[in-house]
Amino acid sequence: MSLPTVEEVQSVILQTLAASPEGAIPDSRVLAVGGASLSAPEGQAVVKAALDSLLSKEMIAYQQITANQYLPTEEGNQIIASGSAEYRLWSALPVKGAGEPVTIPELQKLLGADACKVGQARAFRNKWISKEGGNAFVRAKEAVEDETAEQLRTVSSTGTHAGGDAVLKELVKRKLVTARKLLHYTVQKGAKFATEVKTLETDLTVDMLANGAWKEAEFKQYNFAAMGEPTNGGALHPLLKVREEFRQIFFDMGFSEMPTNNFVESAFWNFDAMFVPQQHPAREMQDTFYVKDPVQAGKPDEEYFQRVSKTHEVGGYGSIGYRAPFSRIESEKLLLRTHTTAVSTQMLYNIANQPGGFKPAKLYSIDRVFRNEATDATHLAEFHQVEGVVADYDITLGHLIGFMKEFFAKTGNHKLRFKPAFNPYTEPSMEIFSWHEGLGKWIEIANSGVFRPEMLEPMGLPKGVRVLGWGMSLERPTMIKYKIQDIRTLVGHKTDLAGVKTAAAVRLEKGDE
Ligand SMILES: N[C@@H](Cc1ccccc1)C(=O)O
Repeated sequence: MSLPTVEEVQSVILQTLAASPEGAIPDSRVLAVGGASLSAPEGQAVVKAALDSLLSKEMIAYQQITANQYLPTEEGNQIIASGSAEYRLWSALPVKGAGEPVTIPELQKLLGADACKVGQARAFRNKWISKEGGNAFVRAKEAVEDETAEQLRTVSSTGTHAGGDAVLKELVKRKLVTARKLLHYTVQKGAKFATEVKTLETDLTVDMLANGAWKEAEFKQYNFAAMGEPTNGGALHPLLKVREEFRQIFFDMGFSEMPTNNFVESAFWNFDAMFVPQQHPAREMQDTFYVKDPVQAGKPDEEYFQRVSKTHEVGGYGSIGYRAPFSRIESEKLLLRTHTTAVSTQMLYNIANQPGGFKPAKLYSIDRVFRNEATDATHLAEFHQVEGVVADYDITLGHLIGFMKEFFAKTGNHKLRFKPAFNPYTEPSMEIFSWHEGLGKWIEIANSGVFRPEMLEPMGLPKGVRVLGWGMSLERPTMIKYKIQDIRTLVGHKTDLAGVKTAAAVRLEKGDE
């Protein structure tokens, strides 16, 4: 069935109102376009649009009525076509004395087992049939009326039944009809009723003003209830939304943010000051992006540089060092920082050397780092690190575990495991695993440790000061939160911008990291 247009429906409404002595349509279900009733659910939207548009022009007024429309089910339609089970059973029997009574097995063969059972029960109740000689039946009435089939025929053609609720409820209970909600309307003539719909002007134009047409023109009313065009604003990227969540957690725990704006660092701060040996494989070109121009970094404080160099070569502060030559050229190389811990290191040096001397500090950063890696679904050559550092007197591994528990509990991770690990700059070091309910396994969420004296003491931090730290990626919790499978679609030209706009702000919940 092709739907009538809004104009066609409007025309029918207006003609019907014009022809009505009361100037009203008591029930829109009487309306029809080209013989097709407008009460079918498919036409509802068109009818509503037609009414609303006429209403806005004050040509009509209307009220909405909600009613149930009843439809025969498949079984109901079968009954309409070939009669109810009781009727078919009765039809299959001879009048008493006029033929052989029919047995149950024979009836089952004729009607099917189910229809035979239902038919038998209902025909008995109606007193249409009686038992004859044991397990066979004959007609008890010469003529019967198949009431069920009749009721269904009425429902099928009118959508309801004059018998009202009692009949309809029973048919619904027997699964012979179903109900669906249908809107219909009572319509009255409005103040500006006419049989023709005028097209109203929507804009006052320069032409209208110039030629005076505005005097005669009829303008469309403003619709203050309309939703209006959605505005097209900017949106935060999912990474930034999750960053905001972490930032809030750090603030809640009394941390302040480190300045991490420089992506380019010297090898000195990124590696040497952290007691990462100059021969460490992470420092090779395959793993780290070096900067060609300028080739040389600005120099750190010379005395500090000497202390770092000596610690690497021969040790000190209770260490025997790496016992390998330390190269100033290697140290002055410029690179794209491979971890934000390069910034934490400078911050620790600053804290050790600030006017008034060392004061305990809790610092965090969330920013970009770079690694020379082949990209795949879970690796990019750049990503973000979330990092926290705590410096104070007499703090221990126990405090680090406590910090981890509190920090990750705030992100919904309450079940943690700590596994011994190795970093050149921390001892002891721990990997942190969290039980992921959704994946049903332990997943690694962070790396952490207590910074080594070989790193801290050359900076001039007072003895007895310990520094705890942990780091993790921002991408992983973001991908889990937003169900992003491939990191290459998280940033760059493959990002789904529409998705970014609609992505909800998040609260990190259990199992997100
Ligand atoms: N820098 C470490 C994270 C870390 C920070 C601080 C202490 C220990 C570990 C990493 O890249 O994963």
